[in-house]
Amino acid sequence: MKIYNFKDLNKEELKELCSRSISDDNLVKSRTEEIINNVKSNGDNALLSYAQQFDNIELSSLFIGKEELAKLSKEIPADVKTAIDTAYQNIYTFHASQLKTEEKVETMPGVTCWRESRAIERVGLYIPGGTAVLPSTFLMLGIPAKIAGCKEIVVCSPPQNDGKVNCYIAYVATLLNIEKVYLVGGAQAVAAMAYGTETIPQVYKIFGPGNRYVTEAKKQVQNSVAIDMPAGPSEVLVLADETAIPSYVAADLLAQAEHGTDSQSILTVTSNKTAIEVIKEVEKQLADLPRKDIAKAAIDNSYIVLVENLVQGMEYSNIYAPEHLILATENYQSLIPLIINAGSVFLGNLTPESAGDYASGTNHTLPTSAFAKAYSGVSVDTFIKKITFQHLDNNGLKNIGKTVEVLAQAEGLQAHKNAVTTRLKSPSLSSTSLP
Ligand SMILES: NC(=O)c1ccc[n+]([C@@H]2O[C@H](COP(=O)([O-])OP(=O)(O)OC[C@H]3O[C@@H](n4cnc5c(N)ncnc54)[C@H](O)[C@@H]3O)[C@@H](O)[C@H]2O)c1
Ligand SMILES: N[C@H](CO)Cc1c[nH]c[nH+]1
Ligand SMILES: [Zn+2]
Repeated sequence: MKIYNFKDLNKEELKELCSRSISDDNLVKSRTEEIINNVKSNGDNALLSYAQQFDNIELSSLFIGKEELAKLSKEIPADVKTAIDTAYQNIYTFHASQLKTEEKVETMPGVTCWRESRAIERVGLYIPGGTAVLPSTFLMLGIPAKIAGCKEIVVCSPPQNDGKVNCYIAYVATLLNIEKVYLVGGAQAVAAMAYGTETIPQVYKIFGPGNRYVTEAKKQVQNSVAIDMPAGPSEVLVLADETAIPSYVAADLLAQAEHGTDSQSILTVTSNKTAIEVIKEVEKQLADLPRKDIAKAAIDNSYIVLVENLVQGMEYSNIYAPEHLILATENYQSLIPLIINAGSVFLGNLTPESAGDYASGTNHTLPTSAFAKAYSGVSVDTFIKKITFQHLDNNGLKNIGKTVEVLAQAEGLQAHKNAVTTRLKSPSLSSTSLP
């Protein structure tokens, strides 16, 4: 891992270090565009041929139905079932606490405003399954969708070697009472949910993380469908001082690195000595990882930034805006108010990022590529629209009338003004009460 010194970096170098661009980005863009157009024109046929091309499988059906999901789910080993059940409970508990009814507000006497939540009726969930199948992502998307009350939940995930989904995905589907899982991955899955095919229903909003093709596709279909956020290749920034434990820091860096060769694992550290210890630990732990080639490639693309103190480290972190921020220090408390841009934060030496990936309760679908500057991670809110309401009673109409008339006049919009004036003049100006 290359080491940079924060104080030596100029503006351009900082920008370059924080950019997540990869040399073949344009190729990914054009390939994705091609895939989307093909799915738009050829629907299911395009999906079937991409399954052959990218997933090496000739599919006889584009989905697995409820009965087969129930059957597959029985193959789940007992320990994994228990772990999924525990994760489910924690994720459910945390997300259920996000549902709140808002107060009605009287902005002036007789004028009452409020917001009510309505679930997005038809949503599409993308569950990654290319290099690793992620049932945890199914929990992270399915649970808030159910809590929000989404009526129709369309689920896409790449087919596995046997043309099915694995027993973990099947088990989560049964827990969530999901009707079908569509066997489609990559940009083609996003296109199918955005535009609909003969088999896959068009949805109003697409959720979920994925590789660069999936993420690029979500960006490209935004004219037709809403998306949760760009949630691409995983990334972590560990901010450490001399109170950090190098073996823990190395494990956390490698955890995100093993997701994909394009993951980023950044160490921002106050001491050169700690940096060297972490590098040694990374090398040591890397050797024992089954996915060592993937993790090594990601680590080779990652780097270390030396800072003078934790406050300067936070400055770098806010510029980088990581998906995950780990404060590997006993002094994390004072840093919390300084955090401006991050997807999810892990406090202290005993809080591994994997806890949030699987089971603490927080959502792991989070903005990458510095989109944490503007987006939040997935929550129940992401599956909800907030509709505003207002009600004017007799008094309210009288109180607000003049203001609206004058503003309408100032904008030259006579009909707007009339809508108030005609009511104010009405002899039957009656008092109506709030529902
Ligand atoms: N940000 C988040 O919240 C978050 C959460 C979980 C996972 N992730 C990320 O999700 C990603 C999962 O990636 P994955 O690849 O394992 O699974 P994936 O399901 O995202 O992608 C697999 C699909 O990509 C398509 N594909 C593969 N190579 C292609 C090519 N050359 N051209 C066109 N399409 C191609 C295929 O259709 C394949 O089925 C990882 O990068 C991981 O870091 C992010
Ligand atoms: N770290 C990923 C989000 O970037 C989520 C995940 C799923 N499984 C393991 N990790
Ligand atoms: Zn992870």
